[in-house]
Amino acid sequence: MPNLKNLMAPQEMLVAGAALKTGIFDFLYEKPATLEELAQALSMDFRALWTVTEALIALGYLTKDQEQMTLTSEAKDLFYNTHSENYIGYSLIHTFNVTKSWTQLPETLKTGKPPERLRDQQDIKGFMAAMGKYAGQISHELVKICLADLPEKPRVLDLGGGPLNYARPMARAGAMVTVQDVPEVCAVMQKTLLPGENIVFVPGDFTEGVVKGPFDLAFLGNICHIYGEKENCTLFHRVHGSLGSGGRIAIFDLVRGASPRAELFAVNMLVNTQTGGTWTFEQYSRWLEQAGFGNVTMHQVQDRQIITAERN
Ligand SMILES: C[S@@+](CC[C@H](N)C(=O)[O-])C[C@H]1O[C@@H](n2cnc3c(N)ncnc32)[C@H](O)[C@@H]1O
Repeated sequence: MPNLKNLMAPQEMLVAGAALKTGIFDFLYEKPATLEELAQALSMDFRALWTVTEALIALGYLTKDQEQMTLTSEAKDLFYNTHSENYIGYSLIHTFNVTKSWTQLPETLKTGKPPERLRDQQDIKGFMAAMGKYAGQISHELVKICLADLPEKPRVLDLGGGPLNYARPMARAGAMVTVQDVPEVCAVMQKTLLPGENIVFVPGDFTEGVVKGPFDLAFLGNICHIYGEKENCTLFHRVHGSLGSGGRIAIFDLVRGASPRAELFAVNMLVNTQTGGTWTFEQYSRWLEQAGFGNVTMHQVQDRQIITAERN
């Protein structure tokens, strides 16, 4: 059903997203400040900062008493109170970043290419937060499906598992988890490992090579949508080579034709990746069978799917 009634919603997201990304909210979370103090601390243009903070006051993110600006309790709940039901944390930075690419959709329609994007540390934090937001609600069910009937203390390879959303629950369930992710994500997330957590990071690009096994399970959580047919087929072949006999691959993603969100999410991948998109169960089945997998099965987990297959 078409729905374009709230045309101001993107503007609110962008002004709050910019305040989070540039550290305005972080600064005011530490202590109230005047416009002068904020402009000086964050090296910002006075007129621009005044205009943005006045809008944030009007929207209910900030209050001003005399000249001191403070975060409202609603804003604290949204960005800093992890126990609040309204908590979204730094994930808004990720929404802000991908939206920048969405605004280039007219150009992408002509070129077929996404706009250039650079990621800084704040962006990586936002990305990790966005990935974690959803995981908590489904990790129990996901772990049950992925680890079912595997040997005790299964050896798990979590490809693109840097945010640790599923590595952690799998390790808690007794698995020995190897996470392969890009070096910059491994560097950030390595520091968050807890003492005794059965997780090892191996930095490396999985389009160039996959950690040698043998593993009992290779988990591919939300990575197949970043790549197209060619890269996914190569990846499935490599994963096949890293699994022990009887090993399992588990792909967790939005499957086109099975998830109501898959078509719109593919546009997100169109504007944010080179070859990404969402793929049908038939496509996954064909790619998996070509790579030497059998018994391809699809499981429903909320609005996403897990496709499992066994190494022949
Ligand atoms: C969309 S996130 C998914 C994170 C996690 N698996 C989940 O489901 O919540 C994709 C992850 O894959 C990693 N990634 C993407 N391409 C990669 C590549 N070529 N090699 C290694 N890691 C990659 C990203 O750094 C990121 O951590």
